[in-house]
Amino acid sequence: MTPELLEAGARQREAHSAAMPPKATRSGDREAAFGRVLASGQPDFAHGVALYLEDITVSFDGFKALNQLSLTVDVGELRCIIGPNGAGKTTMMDVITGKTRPQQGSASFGANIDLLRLRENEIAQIGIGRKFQKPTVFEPLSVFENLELALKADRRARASLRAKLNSADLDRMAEVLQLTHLRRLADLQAGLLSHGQKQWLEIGMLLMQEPKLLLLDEPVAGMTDEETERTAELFLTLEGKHSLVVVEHDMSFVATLTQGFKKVTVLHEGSVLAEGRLDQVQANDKVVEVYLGR
Ligand SMILES: Nc1ncnc2c1ncn2[C@@H]1O[C@H](COP(=O)(O)OP(=O)(O)OP(=O)(O)O)[C@@H](O)[C@H]1O
Repeated sequence: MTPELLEAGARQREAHSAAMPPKATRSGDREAAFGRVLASGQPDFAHGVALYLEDITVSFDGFKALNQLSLTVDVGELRCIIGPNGAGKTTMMDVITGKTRPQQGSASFGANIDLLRLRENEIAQIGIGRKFQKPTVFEPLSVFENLELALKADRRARASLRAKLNSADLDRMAEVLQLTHLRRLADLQAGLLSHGQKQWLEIGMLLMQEPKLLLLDEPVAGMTDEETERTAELFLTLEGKHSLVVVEHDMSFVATLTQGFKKVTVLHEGSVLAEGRLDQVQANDKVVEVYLGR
């Protein structure tokens, strides 16, 4: 993607938001939902749930990649999703982000936003960020410029990439650089970063857009042990401020992320096979069979 495309995308998002049909009850640019007043187009998290998937089925030529999948993720929760190859983890993320449409089921962001009625770019705009396995940073640009682009691509009326950064923007960038361990490398060309640093930069670019829900697909694949540890630290810092869904095969990374009583979801053949603490699901006979049977 080029800076021009990013800017065009931001303009398109702006135009679409303006054209969105009004919701049930409106007051100025705010709408009533379950008795609370929300800014227009904002997810309603009052029930504490960020993501609801219910009964989702996706078939490819009759093969069910997702088979009546139901899952909820709480606001601020860090949820790890594990499962053998082909379990449907990527397809699930594709449904949440609008890349794949299910034949059956419902998916909502907060209590009020029907994800199945939105396009991919609209879903990104309402606060769902996705990190693919392979980093896709702009290699000729510096770390700072990559963050700047991500920030400006998210702007609405002031969407122009030519707009000057204000002090709040600079503060935000400094915070993200700090979080992602890239502060000292801000002026370095992104192409010169290590694989792990590129992954952090891409996560930083998502953070510039202040997502409410972050989907992270095998974020530590190809990272060194030290980079993996730092990534775990980063995610644990983000937990609570954002909801995170982490798909990962690296069990020691999952163990670090889920210390305490955090829930892990095991997918198999497109459905939830087990859910619970990591030690509980690892001791579950059905889970053992699925993994050993690979
Ligand atoms: N576009 C497609 N056309 C046909 N089959 C597909 C398509 N996308 C996915 N599948 C199949 O659906 C199943 C689920 O795939 P998916 O990529 O979601 O699994 P996964 O859990 O992410 O696997 P991995 O851990 O290997 O990434 C697999 O059997 C896959 O071959």
